Amino acid sequence: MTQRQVFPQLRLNVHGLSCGRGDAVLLEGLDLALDGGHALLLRGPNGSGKSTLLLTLAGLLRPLEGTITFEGHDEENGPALHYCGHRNAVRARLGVLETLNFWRALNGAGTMEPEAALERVGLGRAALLDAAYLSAGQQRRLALARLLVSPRPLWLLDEPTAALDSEGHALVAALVIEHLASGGLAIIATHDPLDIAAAETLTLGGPA
Ligand SMILES: Nc1ncnc2c1ncn2[C@@H]1O[C@H](COP(=O)(O)OP(=O)(O)OP(=O)(O)O)[C@@H](O)[C@H]1O
Repeated sequence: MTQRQVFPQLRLNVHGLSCGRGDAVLLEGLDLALDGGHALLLRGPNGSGKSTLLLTLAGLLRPLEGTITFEGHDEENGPALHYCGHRNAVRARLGVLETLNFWRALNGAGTMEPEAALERVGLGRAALLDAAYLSAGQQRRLALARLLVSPRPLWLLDEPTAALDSEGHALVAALVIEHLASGGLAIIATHDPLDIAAAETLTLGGPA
């Protein structure tokens, strides 16, 4: 059985955060505290700024104002977060298992072996296939397997259920619940229902 990574006590603190694109301010004055073991679902209409907020939290967009800090995380243990965006980062002529091994080498190895991660996301029988031959939903599953092979406490997931079937939706919820049980945190932009009891919801741009 695969041993589970357990994270130390962690807290994400966001104070007075404003973010946007170009001259457009999409979100102003956001205060937020999220402790290990908890998740936040970002909801809101198309274009309301969910992806922008995730990119800002990931450090890929500069905040217009405010601060983002991560209490309890020791940088010596590696980066604090995984950002899983719309693109699956899958390349032709690289096998499914090779792709996962590549990401594991780049992001750092944990206790879960790549083969076990592929089994977990339902790709056990596709390990030797060219990754570009995977269907859209299977490519999404491969992107999710990256989260499992390189443990990081904060998961920032942008539409993780995109292209997934109903069993895949349940898989995403189960993976997040397991991550929270390990003391991890997750912030998830989604238009889909996700059955995660510990999750609170932040709606951007008015009711979804
Ligand atoms: N690179 C960019 N330059 C300028 N504006 C952008 C850029 N990327 C996105 N935007 C704009 O920022 C706004 C917010 O987009 P964002 O992707 O954050 O919304 P979202 O809530 O995630 O939407 P969706 O539900 O469609 O995924 C949109 O009006 C979009 O056109």
